[in-house]
Amino acid sequence: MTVPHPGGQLLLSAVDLRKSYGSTPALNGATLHIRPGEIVAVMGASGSGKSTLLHCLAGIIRPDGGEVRYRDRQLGAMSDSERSALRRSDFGFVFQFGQLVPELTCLENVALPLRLNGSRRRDAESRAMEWLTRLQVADVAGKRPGEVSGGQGQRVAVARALATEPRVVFADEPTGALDSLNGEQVMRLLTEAARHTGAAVVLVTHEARVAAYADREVLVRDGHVRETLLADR
Ligand SMILES: Nc1ncnc2c1ncn2[C@@H]1O[C@H](COP(=O)(O)OP(=O)(O)OP(=O)(O)O)[C@@H](O)[C@H]1O
Repeated sequence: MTVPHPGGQLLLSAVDLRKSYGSTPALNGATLHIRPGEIVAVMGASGSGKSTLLHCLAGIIRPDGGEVRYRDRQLGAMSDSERSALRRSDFGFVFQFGQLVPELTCLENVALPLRLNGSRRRDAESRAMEWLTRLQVADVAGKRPGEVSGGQGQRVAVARALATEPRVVFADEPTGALDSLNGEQVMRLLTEAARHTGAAVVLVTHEARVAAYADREVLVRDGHVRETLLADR
C-alpha cells in the first residue's frame, strides 16, 4: 500500500488501521500522520479506539490490517525484538498509573531506561538527576514512588520517558489521575521538555484543557480518525 503523503516530512504514520478484539471492533480504517516534533492530541469518547490507536502506533499491538510506518520502516515488517529495540531507543511512554518500578528510587527509575540502553550507572544517574531537576522533582530523587504525591510521580514518569531523548513520546491520559493544578503542571513540563528535545508527542486525552497544550487535535470516533482541527497555536 502507498502511504498518502499529506505534505511535509513525516515521522510516524498510521494508514487505514483495522483492529478488533474478538467481535469488538476497535479501529476501523484509522489514518493519522505525525510530523517530527509535533504535539498531537488524540481525543474521543470512551471506547472510541484512542488507546488502541496509540498502542498500534507504538508497535505494542499489531493491527489486523493497514500499516504503521516510522521514518522509512514499516513496523509490521519488523521482528518482535527489532520493535522492542526501536521502542527502547526512539520511543518514550507516559501512562496514567503504575508505571514506575516501586522497589526503585525515583532517580533509579529515571536512570533505568538509560541503563537498559547501555549507559554506565554513574552517567545514567547524573543524566537522570538533570531530568528530575528539569521536571522540578529533584527533591524526590532518593524516595520510592510510594512515598511521593501523584503529581510528583507523574513528573518522575515524564522525566523517565524523556531521559533517553526519544523521537516520539506516547502519553495515554497522563493527567487522568491528577487534580487540575497538577495536571496543568505536568502538561506544561511535558510539552516544554518535548519541545526542548524536539520529540513528537502523541497525547491521548478526553480533556480539552489537556489537549490545549497540543499543536493539533484529532478526534477518534467509532475507530476512525474523523476530524482534524488545525489549531494554529
Ligand atoms: N484487550 C481488549 N479486549 C477486548 N476488547 C478491548 C480490549 N481493549 C479495548 N477493547 C475494546 O475496543 C474498543 C476500543 O477501546 P480503546 O481502549 O482503544 O478505546 P479508548 O478510546 O482508548 O477508550 P477509553 O477512553 O475508555 O480508554 C472498546 O470497545 C473496548 O471495549
